[in-house]
Amino acid sequence: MLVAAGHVRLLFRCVRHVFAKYAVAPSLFGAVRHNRGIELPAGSVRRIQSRARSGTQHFTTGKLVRNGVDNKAAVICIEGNIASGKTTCLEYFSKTSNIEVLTEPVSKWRNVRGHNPLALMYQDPERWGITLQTYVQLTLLDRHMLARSSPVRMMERSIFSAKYIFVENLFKSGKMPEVDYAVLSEWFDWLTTNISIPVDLIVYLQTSPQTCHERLEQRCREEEKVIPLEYLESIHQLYEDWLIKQSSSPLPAPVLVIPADYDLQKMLHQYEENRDKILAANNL
Ligand SMILES: Nc1ncnc2c1ncn2[C@@H]1O[C@H](COP(=O)(O)OP(=O)(O)O)[C@@H](O)[C@H]1O
Ligand SMILES: Cc1cn([C@H]2C[C@H](O)[C@@H](COP(=O)(O)O)O2)c(=O)[nH]c1=O
Repeated sequence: MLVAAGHVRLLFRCVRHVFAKYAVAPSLFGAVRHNRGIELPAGSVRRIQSRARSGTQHFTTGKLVRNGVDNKAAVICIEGNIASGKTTCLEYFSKTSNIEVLTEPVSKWRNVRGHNPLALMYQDPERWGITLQTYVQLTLLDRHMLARSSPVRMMERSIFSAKYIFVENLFKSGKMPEVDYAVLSEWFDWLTTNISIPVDLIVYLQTSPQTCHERLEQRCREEEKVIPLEYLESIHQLYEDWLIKQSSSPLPAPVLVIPADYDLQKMLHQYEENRDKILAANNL
């Protein structure tokens, strides 16, 4: 009971943080207010009237958007299993002018005010899964809502994969209590219904779980030493169902699949060969 109350308080703290930062307030909290509770001028809250991008399948009209965000910039999310090579791919494209790269905020997941929710989740997923996933959802939403500084933004994963892959995996494997899953799902549905989270292209780095297991061991992140091959197989299956079979959860954008089991040199060629297709997201 106490634990549940703690989660509710944490979730409310999270949403207050987001809406204080972005000067928007959801209808849930009534009037439009900033963090000192003073009514903001009407212009501070912007609801999108339209977003004319033919490649974007999600609906953005009427959703909240951060002031000053240029919605004409293309957003490309790099998706793939743990240690599939997403960061390495982003590093490669970061050398291109006019591409802004946002890596996953893993350092935050490893240290929030001196706590390590990533490590706690791997030690005891039933107890700490909701704690990590609540924070992952907040920090990825923050990434999506950052003002864009280039015509093209490439970001590592998305609020969508955090929910459709990692939350689903915890729940389906019996490691997340149903009430935690229900609360996280309510949050996710509310956020994606009320806030504009545009994605124009998903690039899926498709690897075998074995490849990821080898790369994971090579990377040697302390918290991940407990990850068995079976965990990577489950994540892989969920990614395949979502992005290849397209049978599990809604797609926020079209998908470009890049086979990613190859060595680094060959992968750099793959990226070069796909550069035009990836950057075409900018012309949608
Ligand atoms: N094509 C590749 N071949 C071999 N090792 C790779 C390749 N791509 C990345 N790596 C290595 O694998 C590990 C995981 O890569 P990383 O880019 O951090 O993956 P992710 O961001 O998807 O978790 C790192 O040690 C990285 O240097
Ligand atoms: C999005 C997300 C990630 N995680 C975990 C999985 C990995 O241990 C790290 C991310 O590392 P990667 O090499 O960038 O894949 O975070 C998680 O548990 N839940 C999530 O939603």
